[in-house]
Amino acid sequence: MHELKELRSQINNIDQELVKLIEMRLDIAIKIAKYKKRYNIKITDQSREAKVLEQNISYLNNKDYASIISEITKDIITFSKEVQGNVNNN
Ligand SMILES: O=C(O)C(=O)C[C@]1(C(=O)O)C=C[C@@H](O)C=C1
Repeated sequence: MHELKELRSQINNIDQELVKLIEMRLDIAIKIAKYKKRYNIKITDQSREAKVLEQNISYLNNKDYASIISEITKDIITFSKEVQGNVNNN
């Protein structure tokens, strides 16, 4: 029981970091959307998305998680584009 509590505490700390980082990533995605709006550039950039996917998989120590990281990255990009779609240029 003590061990479970300790492990859950580790998960809580990791989740806190993840949320902080996801929030930072979304804030940057909004900045990119504003830049793209200003210069009339399309939000979706397939080659950049492929690069992000490839990079994120390369960061893994355990390649058994490759398909999980691939799915999570695709979801992150989807939500990134969702917030980017709500951006006004101000
Ligand atoms: O890098 C960009 O150009 C972005 O707009 C960010 C981002 C991403 O979330 O990584 C989102 C949409 C694009 O299709 C590519 C990448």
